[in-house]
Amino acid sequence: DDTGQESSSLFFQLQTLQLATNFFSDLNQLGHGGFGPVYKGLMPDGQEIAVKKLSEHSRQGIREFSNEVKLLLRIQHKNLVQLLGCCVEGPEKMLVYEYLPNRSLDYFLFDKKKSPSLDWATRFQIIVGVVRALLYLHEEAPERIIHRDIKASNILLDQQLNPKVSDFGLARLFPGEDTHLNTFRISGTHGYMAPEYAMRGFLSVKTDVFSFGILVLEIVSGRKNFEDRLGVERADLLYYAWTLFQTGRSLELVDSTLTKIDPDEIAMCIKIGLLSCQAMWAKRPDMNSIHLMLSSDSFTLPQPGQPALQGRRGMWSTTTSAFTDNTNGNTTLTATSKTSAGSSMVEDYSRNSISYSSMDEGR
Ligand SMILES: Nc1ncnc2c1ncn2[C@@H]1O[C@H](COP(=O)(O)OP(=O)(O)OP(=O)(O)O)[C@@H](O)[C@H]1O
Repeated sequence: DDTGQESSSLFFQLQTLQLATNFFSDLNQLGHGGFGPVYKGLMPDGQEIAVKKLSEHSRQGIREFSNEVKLLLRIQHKNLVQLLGCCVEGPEKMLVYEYLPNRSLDYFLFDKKKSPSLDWATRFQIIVGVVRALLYLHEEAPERIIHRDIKASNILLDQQLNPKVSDFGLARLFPGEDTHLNTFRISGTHGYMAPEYAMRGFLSVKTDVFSFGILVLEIVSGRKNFEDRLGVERADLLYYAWTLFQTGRSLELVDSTLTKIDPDEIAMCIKIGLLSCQAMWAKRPDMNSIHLMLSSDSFTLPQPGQPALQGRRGMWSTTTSAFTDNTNGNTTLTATSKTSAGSSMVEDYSRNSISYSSMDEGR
């Protein structure tokens, strides 16, 4: 094995995890996500862990599963939740992660009572941290990884409110199933999803860029990407942000619970959000450019055009102009199963590989 991982540090014994989590007691359960329940655990040496039980949806063999886990153990960055190992004894497979005490970003962001504890400086640091994590996954990690599920609930926060992206690489553990497009996980209403991915299963790093763009707008506005109760004009965050931007009123998007803001920084973030959500994936900046935009004062941002206002959720239609540019003649992915309105299933021919295929420009 060339990973340098001792198998003893890769595998946790079932008994160890049972003792750490009070035999997976309800009191220890942190929540239940698309992959299964997550439990808090305490190791004999005092280390806190989070144990994710993978539901029966993972039909992968133990050997293959261990190989993927070995690979994921090498994906390490200060803005990623660190995987510690796995457990393959007993009926369920489990993943063991470092424990983060501060819950996820959505818990703070979308609650008017809690969102003031995230001041603008903190929010900006969270955006920068997520950019660093994605830049690492896309460009620097031992294996290129497209996250596929960037959203506020997958951004965990540490004690100092530094962001740590979770759930990266999990698609690798479910070969033959698209964990994001099946009804079990998202039921076809995923406001973070790039239109070409939602409609045609066309996956690239720009899929993550799109979701990141929506996340940035959520962080600036302190609201979810879709809120019906806000009425037609404002319900869709991306549409609303675009309307405001066009009329020079971008700053009206800003979360009203924020007291001290930096208007230039916020205007830049809104622009980056809109650029990241361009309908044509080729027009979205990559994470490297976004990182430059955020870290350099002299960088002049391009003017965003109209973002993808359709095709991200249930109202999918193939007639909108948002999708006419995506084939570009150079893709190897030919998944074109047309989605009828309301359908939540799309073929994703790239699902067995989260590393890049030829669809990225010039890479
Ligand atoms: N490493 C961790 N430390 C602390 N809490 C965690 C950790 N990982 C997950 N959690 C918590 O466990 C719960 C379930 O997490 P999980 O990531 O499985 O689902 P989710 O993000 O709610 O949904 P989805 O599976 O669709 O991403 C969440 O409330 C999350 O905050």
